[in-house]
Amino acid sequence: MANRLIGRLPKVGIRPVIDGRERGIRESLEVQTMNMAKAAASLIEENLRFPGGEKVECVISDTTIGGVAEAAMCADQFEREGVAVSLTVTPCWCYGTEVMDSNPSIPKAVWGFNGTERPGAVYLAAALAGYAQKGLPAFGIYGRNVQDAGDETIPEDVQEKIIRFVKAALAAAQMKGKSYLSIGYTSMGIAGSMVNPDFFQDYLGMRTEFVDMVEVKRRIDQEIYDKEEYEKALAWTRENCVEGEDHNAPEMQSDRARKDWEWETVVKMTLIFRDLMIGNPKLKEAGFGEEALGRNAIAGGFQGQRQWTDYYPNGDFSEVFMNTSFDWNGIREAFVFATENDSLNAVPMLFGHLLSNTAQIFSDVRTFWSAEAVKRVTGKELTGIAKDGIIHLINSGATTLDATGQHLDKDGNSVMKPFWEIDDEDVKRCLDNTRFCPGSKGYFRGGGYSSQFKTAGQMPVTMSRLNLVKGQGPVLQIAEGYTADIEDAVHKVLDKRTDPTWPTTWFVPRLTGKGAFKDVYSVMANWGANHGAISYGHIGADLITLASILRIPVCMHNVDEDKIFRPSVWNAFGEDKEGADYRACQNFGPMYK
Ligand SMILES: C[C@H](O)[C@@H](O)[C@@H](O)C(=O)CO
Ligand SMILES: [Mn+2]
Repeated sequence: MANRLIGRLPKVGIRPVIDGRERGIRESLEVQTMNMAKAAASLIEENLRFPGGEKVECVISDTTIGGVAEAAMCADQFEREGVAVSLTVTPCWCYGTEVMDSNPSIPKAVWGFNGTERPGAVYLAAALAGYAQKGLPAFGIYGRNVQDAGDETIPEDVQEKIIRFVKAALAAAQMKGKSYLSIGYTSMGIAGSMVNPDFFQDYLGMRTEFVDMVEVKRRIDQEIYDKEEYEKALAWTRENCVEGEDHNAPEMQSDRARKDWEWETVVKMTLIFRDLMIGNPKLKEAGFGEEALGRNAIAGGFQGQRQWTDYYPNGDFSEVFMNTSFDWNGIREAFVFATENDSLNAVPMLFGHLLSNTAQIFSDVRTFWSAEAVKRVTGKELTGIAKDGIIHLINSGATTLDATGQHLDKDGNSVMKPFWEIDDEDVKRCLDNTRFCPGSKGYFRGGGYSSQFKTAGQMPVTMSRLNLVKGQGPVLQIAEGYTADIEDAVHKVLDKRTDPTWPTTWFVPRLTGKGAFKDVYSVMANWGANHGAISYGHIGADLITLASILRIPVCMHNVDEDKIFRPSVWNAFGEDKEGADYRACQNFGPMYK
């Protein structure tokens, strides 16, 4: 089941462009050109899905495009059909700017067939020069190896670039027009929770919606939620979410009656957060038409600390199930929902969700543990991938249960699956390996339940973070690496020093020996904020492509240079890729300004 957002899913438009000279040339190229478009459409449709599970759809221009009139007809057709991403394909020479896609708000790429009977790649170069001159950044794609004219296969290097571009462009298109929902506002002076509407509007094309936390209390008190669902949710929670040890001093512990009330309250809070984000038709039946509509939020966050948590149960349980790919209704798409309303962590979580189709981890980037420090406090050596030190990713009580590492592939390895691949056994293991401990009363006077687990397995993950810098604007940082399964004896000692009721993921970035990736310590030392968004898989290259579409420069990454794919005009800003990225982003400015 996908989350119910308003607006149709974006489509990918394929533009077969052609040499317009009739009486021989054009006719000889019609079939080959159209076939390239069809091959690209099949590649995309067979490989890509939305995070809601729907298949990506392509629209091929009704005719090949030999000149400006046909380019306009195609633009018209694409607008009618909801195209938000444009891929131009051709095997031959065409008239550069005459056949171009001139819509500035649609991300674009051009694939020029690398043959020599007809010069598709030379058209590509001419087209890219035109796009650069007109200030319309476009991605250029052509294969490394020359193909024969009759070869209808798409070489692997071309496939990789088409998929990377389309995936990132669709991510940008899905965000556009949706909302970030801020429930409450700034948490404990965290700058990322001073939600910046200008950033969301200019760079992501998104709205920002603000709802005071008292609205949650109103809905609890006035029972504005689906009461039938609430009963079902509470029963499921009682059966499946095991209450963990109370680590509070005895005099601080809540009594059983209060604890039961806290369970009821956190379940209600979860229904209310979701309804605030995407609405709920059941509320209309109960006479709450306005509340039933929701805020069309593709991402959101809950301030929690401190006003709410000083008085009421914390948001941990609710944040867990918002971000998890299942709940009492079964297996479904995870939401993107930030702890402490840190919207600048919600954004990379949203990027990760849209690029990988999986649930996202929200964490404090808490502690660098060197091998020496671990030896000192535990008497033990770190081994395996952890041998050079580890970063403690731990959130103050909430993290997606998909991060338990309890989804297993067919060989029994820990993975994080898109929801449509998750089975009931995966769900059961996630729940069995989690305890919901009464929240630490020193921090959370109102109680609540924090999720406690240790991420199992060695999973490839990518940590990212967006920061806003006055005068510069947004910058993105990316660290690919692995989760490390630390032996229990060591884990327990380290975990206890923080808060034993919280979820832990041990992270080891992939080192390059240079700059921010010189060693594990440097990665933590270069992190720009207290939080990180962690996504399953190595998606750094996809994040870089997406950031370039949105004109957000990347200030730190450990992605192989060969995988970096940005609009070709970025090359005009210098040979050093990172510096060029800053200059290009600055020159073109945000997508929606
Ligand atoms: C409970 C604490 O206030 C935590 O929430 C705090 O350490 C943070 O998570 C800061 O990001
Ligand atoms: Mn935090």
